[in-house]
Amino acid sequence: MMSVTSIARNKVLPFLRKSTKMQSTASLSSLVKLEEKQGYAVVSMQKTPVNSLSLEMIQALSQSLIELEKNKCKGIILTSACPGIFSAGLDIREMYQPTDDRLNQFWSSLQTLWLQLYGSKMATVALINGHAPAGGCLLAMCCDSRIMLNGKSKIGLNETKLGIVAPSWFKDTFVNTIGVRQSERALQLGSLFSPEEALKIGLVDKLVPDMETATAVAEAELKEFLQIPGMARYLSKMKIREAAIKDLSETREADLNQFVNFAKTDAVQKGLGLYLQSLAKKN
Ligand SMILES: CCCCCCCCCCCC/C=C/CC(=O)SCCNC(=O)CCNC(=O)[C@H](O)C(C)(C)COP(=O)(O)OP(=O)(O)OC[C@H]1O[C@@H](n2cnc3c(N)ncnc32)[C@H](O)[C@@H]1OP(=O)(O)O
Repeated sequence: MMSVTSIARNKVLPFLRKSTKMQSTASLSSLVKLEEKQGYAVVSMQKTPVNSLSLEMIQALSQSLIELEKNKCKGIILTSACPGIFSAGLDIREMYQPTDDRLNQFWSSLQTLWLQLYGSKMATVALINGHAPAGGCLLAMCCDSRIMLNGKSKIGLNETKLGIVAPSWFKDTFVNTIGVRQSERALQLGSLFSPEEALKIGLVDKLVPDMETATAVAEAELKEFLQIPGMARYLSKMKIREAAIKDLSETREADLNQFVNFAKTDAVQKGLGLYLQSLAKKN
């Protein structure tokens, strides 16, 4: 199996400098399902109940992208097999009372996944078939196009509501997607948007009424991207994204230290504990 480190040495993904211990492909496949279609793949997150991004889930997504790029896959539709949820974002339990080693691996793996997906040569469409708060929204924003199922789901970067701060690269992705003013307001307020609101501010590109339509629209959208000569499409995408990618690539260690120190503060730990309790109380 190709490791992240060996990928880093070739020219395909030159920014992947940080090594993380990857799980075996077999142990990761239960979390992410890959379905090969003609010329593209459907990547379905299937970590029940809410596709929370634990270390293993992040590594499974990362590994899937590595495999797909290795197999010269040209495009993906990223979606969820969990009913009503695209992804609940970062697994809060990874940040609450963590060990240093796991917390380091967790954040470093997330950095790697962001660099891979945001800078992917593949054409990428997110089919957001449910809630996409925080890290779930980030995953969707890393894609080239977002199709969202209309209904009661919410999407946005709600970190401040948990008493945490979205790091610079989350902010950069948000600004590149919806612009400075909308991002400044939504980041401070930790806004979660309905599909209609998300469409209005450009956080998603199209709404669909049901899953049958969603699949057809996502496929058509991906095919539109794939009709453009690959190198021209990729280099154009990078014109928008390369500054943010370069910034994190050059500051990974500092970003990791900042996250670890911030996450371990008493105030953050208390806030995360209360938030976990509030989620548990709901049930
Ligand atoms: C000084 C300046 C320094 C600046 C430096 C900055 C550096 C620091 C940066 C730190 C930033 C870290 C970034 C974090 C980004 C994130 O992604 S944080 C996660 C945010 N996610 C959420 O807020 C979503 C929370 N979940 C929900 O709102 C709901 O679960 C849902 C709407 C997604 C689904 O609702 P429903 O279908 O009703 O399911 P539930 O019953 O709520 O949940 C089922 C089950 O799952 C558990 N769960 C839900 N979400 C998470 C999660 N994110 N992590 C872990 N677990 C989760 C929930 O507790 C239930 O568990 P039980 O069945 O009760 O065991």
